[in-house]
Amino acid sequence: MTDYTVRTLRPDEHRAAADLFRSTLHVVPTTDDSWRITERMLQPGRTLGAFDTELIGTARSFDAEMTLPGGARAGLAAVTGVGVRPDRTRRGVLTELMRTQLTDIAARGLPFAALWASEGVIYHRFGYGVATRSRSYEIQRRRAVLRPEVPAGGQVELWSLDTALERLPALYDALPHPRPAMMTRPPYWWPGWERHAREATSPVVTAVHHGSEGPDGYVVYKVERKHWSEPATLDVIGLETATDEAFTGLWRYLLGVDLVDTIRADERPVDEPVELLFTDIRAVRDTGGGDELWLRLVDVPAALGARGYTGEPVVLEVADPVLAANSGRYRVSPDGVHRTDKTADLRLDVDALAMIYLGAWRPSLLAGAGRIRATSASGLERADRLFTTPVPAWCGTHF
Ligand SMILES: CC(=O)SCCNC(=O)CCNC(=O)[C@H](O)C(C)(C)COP(=O)(O)OP(=O)(O)OC[C@H]1O[C@@H](n2cnc3c(N)ncnc32)[C@H](O)[C@@H]1OP(=O)(O)O
Repeated sequence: MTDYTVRTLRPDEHRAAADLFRSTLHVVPTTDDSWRITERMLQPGRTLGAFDTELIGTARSFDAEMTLPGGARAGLAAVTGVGVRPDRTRRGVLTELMRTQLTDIAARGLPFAALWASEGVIYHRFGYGVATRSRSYEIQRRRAVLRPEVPAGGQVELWSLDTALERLPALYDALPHPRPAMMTRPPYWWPGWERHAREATSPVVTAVHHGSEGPDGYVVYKVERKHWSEPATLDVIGLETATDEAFTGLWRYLLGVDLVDTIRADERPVDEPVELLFTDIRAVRDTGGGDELWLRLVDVPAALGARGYTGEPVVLEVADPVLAANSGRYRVSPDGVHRTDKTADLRLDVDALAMIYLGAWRPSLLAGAGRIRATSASGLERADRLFTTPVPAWCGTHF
């Protein structure tokens, strides 16, 4: 028995939900100017509110698509804006919001939900698992001398913020998104980018690389300079490239930006080969990294069947405490995925399945930590091979 209700909010209630969410992150409410941008981020019918005497919690999502191992794309509910008022926490409000939201996402036929988590302890109980990991690094600019054989790259053109807002969505769409977990950026995503760019304390710059066939990559960055006499730090906000030439051309450009001592890049792919460009491999220093995208298999048979595999079959027994229809045994092989009565090779919860699904964690590592129960060593070896991916998964789209 709960003393609150959860329902879909009307558009005239969206601002209150956005401000409630901001308050749970200790951020001031939207101004009228920022609300004019923020309101375009809310897909109609996708913001939930929890009420007792008034609004006490919220969660929302928008639709996108994600690249899967093997190259297919699948529908994804991008979950964000989750918060419960601090005087109403730890009494099940989020649990009810998550249950309602996941049931709704399943009813819409989306095989996946995903989110970026504010804390690592919240979402596993709702079936989300860490499905991609990222790396953060810093480059000492004066130490970062390009090796002579690094390709020269093409022309780099600067776009003003207004030009970027107009043209970047189409450029992003046109670039390939080959890594598992890379996602489309629908119209509900870009206003968040615009708001950050407009509210930034230093200019947000977009530099576009032109290859032989037109624009084939871009970098978005800003330079923080606290005092005129102090060294500045260039923050890479986004970097997407279709070719090696675009990657090296944009790094050549960044290294030439004046007044900068340090270049910082956060939440980058774990295998981004930036140090290979420099005569001194130690010009690049890892500064962090960790979990990036948290994935939820909302429709387990559809999700398992949508990605590609190589290797021999494995039978998984999946337990899903929130969406019970997903629980059961599945035979997973390169020829397809179907439910089976055969004995399971591995038993695991649906959050652990999310952790192996895009290849971020080998099943044998999760088994070592007790997160997967294996009936045979050979089953684990087969699962390791089956779920591996040629390139590490990485999302790169914060929402
Ligand atoms: C995708 C995003 O938007 S990420 C942003 C998430 N929002 C925030 O971090 C804002 C600040 N935090 C909050 O608003 C709230 O604390 C929330 C939303 C994280 C949790 O809301 P609550 O209503 O308190 O969660 P609820 O009561 O349903 O908790 C369910 C379980 O998770 C646990 N839990 C929830 N949040 C936390 C937490 N932050 N730390 C530890 N345990 C937690 C609860 O203890 C409870 O455990 P139990 O089932 O063993 O009793």
